Amino acid sequence: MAIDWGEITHITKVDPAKALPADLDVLEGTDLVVVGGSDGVTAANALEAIQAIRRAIPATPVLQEPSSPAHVSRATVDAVDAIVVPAVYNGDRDHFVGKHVDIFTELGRNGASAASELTTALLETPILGVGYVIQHLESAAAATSGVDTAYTPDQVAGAALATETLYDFPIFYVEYTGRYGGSEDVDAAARVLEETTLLYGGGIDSREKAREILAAGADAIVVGDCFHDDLERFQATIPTA
Ligand SMILES: CC(C)=CCC/C(C)=C/CC/C(C)=C/CC/C(C)=C/COP(=O)(O)OP(=O)(O)O
Ligand SMILES: O=P(O)(O)OC[C@@H](O)CO
Repeated sequence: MAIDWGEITHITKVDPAKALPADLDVLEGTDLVVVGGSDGVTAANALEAIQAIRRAIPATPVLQEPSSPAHVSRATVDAVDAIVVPAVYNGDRDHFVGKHVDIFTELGRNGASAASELTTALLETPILGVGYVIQHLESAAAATSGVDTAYTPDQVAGAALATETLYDFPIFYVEYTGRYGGSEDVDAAARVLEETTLLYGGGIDSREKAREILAAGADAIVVGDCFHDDLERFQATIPTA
C-alpha cells in the first residue's frame, strides 16, 4: 500500500524482542507501525510481530527497520510495505556508511549471480533511508551506532538540512529513545525542512508531550516503550481530531 506521509502524525514502534499486548485493537488509532529494535531481534520474531500487527490493523502501513541484515528474511520483506534503513549522523562510520555499503555489496553480488530470494524481495520493495540524530547517549540505539556525543540544536538543524539538500533521504529522525528530549531539537530541524518528513521519538507517554512535539513542527511522533509498558498512556499519545 502506498504511504501518504502527509497523513501520518502518530507512529508506533514495535520492538519484536518484547511481548506484544494481548489485544492489538489498541493500535487502531495509530497511522503507521515500524517494527524494529536494537537488542534481541531476529528475522523470526520480527516476522511474528509483523504478521500479528497486519492481522489486527490490515489497512495500516507496516514498515520494518532492521538494525542488522540478520533481522530480515524473504518473509519479513514480503510482509511489509517498505524497509527503512537508518543512517546515523552522529554515529560511527559503520552506521552512516559502512553497513550500507556492506549490505548493497552483498545484494549486488547475489543479483549478479543466482539471485537469492532475499535479494529479489529487497529489490522489489521500497527502501527508505532515514537520517538519524541519536541524542540519548545511554540508549541501546546509541551504543549500537557508536554515538558518544549529542548534537547541539544548530547541529541538528545542519543534519536536517543535509538530509533534505544533500543526502535526499525522505525522513529525518530526532531520536531520544527511552527519554523525553523536549521540543528544542525538533524546533531547530523544522525551521530548515520543507520537503523531508520530520519524526521525533523518545519518551512520549502523554497527550501533553505528543502535542508539544507536534506543535514544534514534527510531522509525526514515534511512540515505542509506552506501547509495550502502559496501554492507557499509549492511547493518550494518539492525537484526536
Ligand atoms: C536493507 C537491509 C537488508 C538491512 C539493513 C541493515 C543495515 C545496514 C542497518 C543499518 C544499521 C544502522 C545504521 C543501525 C542504527 C540503529 C538504530 C538507529 C536503531 C534505532 O533505534 P531503536 O532500535 O528504535 O532504539 P532502541 O532499541 O534503543 O529502542
Ligand atoms: O521507546 P520510546 O522512548 O518511546 O522511543 C520511541 C522511538 O524513538 C524508538 O526508536
